[in-house]
Amino acid sequence: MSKTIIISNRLPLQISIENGELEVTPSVGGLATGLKSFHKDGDSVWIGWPGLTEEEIPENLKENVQEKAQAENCVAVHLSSDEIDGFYYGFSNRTIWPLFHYFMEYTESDDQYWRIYQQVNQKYANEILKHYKDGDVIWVHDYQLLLVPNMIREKEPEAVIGFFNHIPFPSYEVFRTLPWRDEVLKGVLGADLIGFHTYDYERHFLSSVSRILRHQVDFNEITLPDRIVKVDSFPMGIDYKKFEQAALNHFESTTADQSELQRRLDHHLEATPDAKMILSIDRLDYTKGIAHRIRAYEYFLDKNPEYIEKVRLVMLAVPSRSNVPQYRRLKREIDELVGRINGKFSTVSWTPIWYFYRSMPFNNLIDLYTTCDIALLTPIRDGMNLVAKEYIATRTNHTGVLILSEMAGAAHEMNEALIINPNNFEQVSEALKTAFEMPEEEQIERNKMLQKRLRRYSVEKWAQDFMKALKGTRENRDSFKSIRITPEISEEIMTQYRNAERRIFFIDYDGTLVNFVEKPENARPDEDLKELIRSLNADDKTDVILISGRDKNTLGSWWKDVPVELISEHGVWMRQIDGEWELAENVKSEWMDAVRPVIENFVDRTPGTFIEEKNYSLAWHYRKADPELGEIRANELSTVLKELISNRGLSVLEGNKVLEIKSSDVNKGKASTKKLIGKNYDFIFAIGDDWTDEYMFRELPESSYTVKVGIKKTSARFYVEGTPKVRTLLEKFRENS
Ligand SMILES: O=P(O)(O)OC[C@H]1O[C@H](O[C@H]2O[C@H](CO)[C@@H](O)[C@H](O)[C@H]2O)[C@H](O)[C@@H](O)[C@@H]1O
Ligand SMILES: O=c1ccn([C@@H]2O[C@H](COP(=O)(O)OP(=O)(O)O)[C@@H](O)[C@H]2O)c(=O)[nH]1
Ligand SMILES: [Mg+2]
Repeated sequence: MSKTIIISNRLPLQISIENGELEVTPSVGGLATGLKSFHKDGDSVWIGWPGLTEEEIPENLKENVQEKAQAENCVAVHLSSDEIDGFYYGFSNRTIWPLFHYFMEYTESDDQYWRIYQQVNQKYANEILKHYKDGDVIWVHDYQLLLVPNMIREKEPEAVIGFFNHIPFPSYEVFRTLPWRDEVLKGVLGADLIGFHTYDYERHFLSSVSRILRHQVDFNEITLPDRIVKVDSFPMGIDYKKFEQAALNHFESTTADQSELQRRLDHHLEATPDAKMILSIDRLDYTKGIAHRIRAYEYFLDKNPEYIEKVRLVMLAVPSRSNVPQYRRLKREIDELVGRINGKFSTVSWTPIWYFYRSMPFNNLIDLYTTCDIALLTPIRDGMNLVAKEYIATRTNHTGVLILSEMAGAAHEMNEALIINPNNFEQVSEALKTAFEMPEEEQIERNKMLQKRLRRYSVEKWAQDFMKALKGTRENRDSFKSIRITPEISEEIMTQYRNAERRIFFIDYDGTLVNFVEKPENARPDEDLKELIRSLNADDKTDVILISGRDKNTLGSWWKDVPVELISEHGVWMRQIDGEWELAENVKSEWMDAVRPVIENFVDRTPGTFIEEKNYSLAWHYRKADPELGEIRANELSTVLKELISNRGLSVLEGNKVLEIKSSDVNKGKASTKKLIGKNYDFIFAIGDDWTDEYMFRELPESSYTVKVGIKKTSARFYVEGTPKVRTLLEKFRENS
């Protein structure tokens, strides 16, 4: 039976050693807490790190660690302390984490970290491959494992692989500063589906892919030579019922069942019944804006002294990544801030901040969520922030006010909260005041709407949606209209070829025989290619025609010494084997003088674009332009041109990053079918990569072998993945001649 393989840096269970015995505790952090319920209910195995380095686990307990993991359908990946230093504390949390959260000044570029990051990613990938069977679905999580998708793809080309990024994806201007940006993008693109929490992260990623790797991006699909990768946003939810039920149980519990924490909270409530409690919970992380929050709170108390003794900030900061210097520094800063503010405002019976630096068990979190009237969450950047969602889910009587930073992914779905900019103390202070004064009916109204949404889009639904979309990519792959040329199909075609008496080949040039290059004039054929075409054409039964949109001079000079027929400019000119060119279509060129200045204007306004002049057509290339600007300008130009050329017998062809204006009567369909007249070809083969080649695919007889290069919508019967595959196929024909 097929299963889901979940893989993340950290397992949902953490192993520690207490008095020589293994102890298992749940992991802290949104990824583990969120995904746990999906794992629990499904048929999945979860691969990850159990939280101790190899050196920390005594030999005699190693087996036990694996047993403890297995008991929860998990597999422990053991990492040495050097690996943890370079991979986890190093590249993950000193390079990617700060960069992706826009803390560029904290971002380190260290070759050694990068080397170990690659090595550990490979270790995780190998572990997956050990467990992978055909039909399994692989779901890779987060920024620690960016290279894993492609590492799996290399070994298992047919695998269905999903990747979810739990943290922000920064804008291209920030991401481009990473020295290993190409490798990182290529790593992630091994996946079939890439998920983010918000549309902003998604579009930042797409923009980086199109600008850095120059892949074609259409809406949310990336076209690679051999695959299409889908990118989408899936805002992660929480296990709503679990939090709701825990809150209901909490209210029903008797005094005897109460936790020590709850007793102390109640004690304060009784002593100052009209005072309100503000809650903040996060890992101690500089992205969470904890220091900002304390300062904003100070600003609030300074400005509104009437709230002294009427308010208490209950602040839980969970220790995190304390081997990274910035986290240690932040710890000191917060200790000092809390000390200073408590010193400044405390009275005999009251302290403004109650500070805990530790993690708390689930029940205590519920105590805090249900007791505090306000939640103040002010991250400077946060992928999602599940605490915000958990707080709302536990408010079973619908009261309570959430103040949430607009920089948290969660803010996109939680509009009914008081949304603030964490850098604006005035606004935070105002929000606190609004929260204190908010009538209960309004609180209830806002929370009911939030709850309705959170209940519906739970973590379960999130995982289902992602999985459904992931499996959908596979179905899409299978349902491609054209058929991939497998070795078996290639054999069949060869049999037909051998048995045929008269054969003809129509072969496109750019994107088919050679790859695209930045300057079209540099795409010369190499000697092997010339030899291949020469020998294919040497067979008496075979006619080879290179059919291209290029101008006759370039094409003619490149194929000067090769006896092969050429069709240039989509069919305007034809060169016989003996080298003589003749005009095949009676086309005009006077229109060019009117159209050229319009295109020139676009060239001036769109850096990187240029005009290619052919005898009977004009082409505007935008391959080197900024991809987004290029698409916008191409749309504009196409509209302008269509208006300009109406009734002139011209048409605008939209090719691969090129617009071409030419006579409507000229296209590769007409040019190729003309070559069939009066000949009894019993084997017709046509291959091309572009929109303009579709004319051949549509107009040649149905029995023709029409082949598209690359995975795109097409009328061709077959496809091959890229130019290297084209050569392999043509070489096969040569062998069968
Ligand atoms: O594993 P750690 O280094 O201890 O860190 C804990 C987790 O922190 C990050 O959580 C993110 O995922 C949450 C759920 O999607 C999201 O709400 C939050 O905004 C993110 O910061 C990290 O992405 C995880 O990999 C860590 O395990
Ligand atoms: O002592 C604690 C404090 C917090 N959490 C959990 O840690 C997660 C924090 O996730 P969030 O998305 O808010 O931030 P992250 O830490 O992942 O950046 C939430 O599910 C909390 O319930 C926990 O398990 N123990
Ligand atoms: Mg082409």
